Amino acid sequence: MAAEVESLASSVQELSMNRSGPPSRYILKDGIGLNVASSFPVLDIPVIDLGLLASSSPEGEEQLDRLRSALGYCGYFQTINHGIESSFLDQVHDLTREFFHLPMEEKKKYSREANDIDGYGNDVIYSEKQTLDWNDRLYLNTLPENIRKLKKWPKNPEKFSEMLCEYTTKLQGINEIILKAIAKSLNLEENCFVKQFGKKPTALARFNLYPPCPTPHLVLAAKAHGDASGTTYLLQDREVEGLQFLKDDKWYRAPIIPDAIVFNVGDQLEIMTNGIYKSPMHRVVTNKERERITAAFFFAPDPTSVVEPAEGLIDEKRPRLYKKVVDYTANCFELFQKGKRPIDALRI
Ligand SMILES: O=C(O)CCC(=O)C(=O)O
Ligand SMILES: [Fe+2]
Repeated sequence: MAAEVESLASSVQELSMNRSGPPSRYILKDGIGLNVASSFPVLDIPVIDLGLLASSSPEGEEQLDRLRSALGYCGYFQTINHGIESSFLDQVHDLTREFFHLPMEEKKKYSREANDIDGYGNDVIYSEKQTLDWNDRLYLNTLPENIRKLKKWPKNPEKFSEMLCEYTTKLQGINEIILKAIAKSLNLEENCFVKQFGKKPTALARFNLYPPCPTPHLVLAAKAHGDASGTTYLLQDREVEGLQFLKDDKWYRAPIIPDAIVFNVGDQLEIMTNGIYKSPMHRVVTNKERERITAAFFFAPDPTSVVEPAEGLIDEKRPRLYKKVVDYTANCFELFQKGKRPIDALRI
């Protein structure tokens, strides 16, 4: 009977309504380490004021120092005063929720097949080939060409594609400020990383729905991974925690700060900074009662650009740690499926 229900369900959202619990393919062999997700300690993620960071003032210098120590310490920080209105972020949350609560037939209209949109299109439908995380997602490429196509997207929820275009543009601006600040924090010319991102950097948006899971101690909402991006911006759920970061071999919860956007270093920025700033391992745990909704944006260098450690970060004391790479993202998936950290394959 369970097998029958399993084969009929096409999304985790549907599986979560299945009273017999998650299908065995989602169950972790060793559990998540502790019985209750909330018993992991909270890690106080450094908070950076982006308005101040972008200003040329003593306060800006202070924020740059914070950024340097945050990235050296853990590879992530929360950005506040980033210039995106709270009401706009409410719209992102609300439209994402509305999308995931559409009937499956409506959601299917967002698929790559239905829209000729690059990237992974609609992954709300699970198949055996996927990573078996307890989430449904809408995952797509928001390059300018795609944004034009998105304007023709299904109109339900009505403002979804408009929001996506606007949010991408806002985050691109933030990404430029942060890439410049990161270069400055390493005493490099401020455009050094912006240049490595090339003429046509990629932007991937991933909207996540993590439905409630009856056995949170046995199922992960997203398995441990480092992001293949250059930089990642995550809008967390307003109320439900779930994100955890690995630091010194221990898992910590990422706290929710309303309207803050969590920034983390991706593998490609780790390469560019010659391993000075590391791409943190993170995962998402499931929640027994409540669903969780998040929106992650990944920026990465133009797939034709050569990504390599910045010259200014290589010397006798710190030799080059990584080989050159082109289109890192495309090469990652296979390694990840084999359970390897893709970035390790590039170590010299
Ligand atoms: O939803 C989250 O909290 C994190 C998502 C994430 O790590 C990812 O999409 O790569
Ligand atoms: Fe991630």
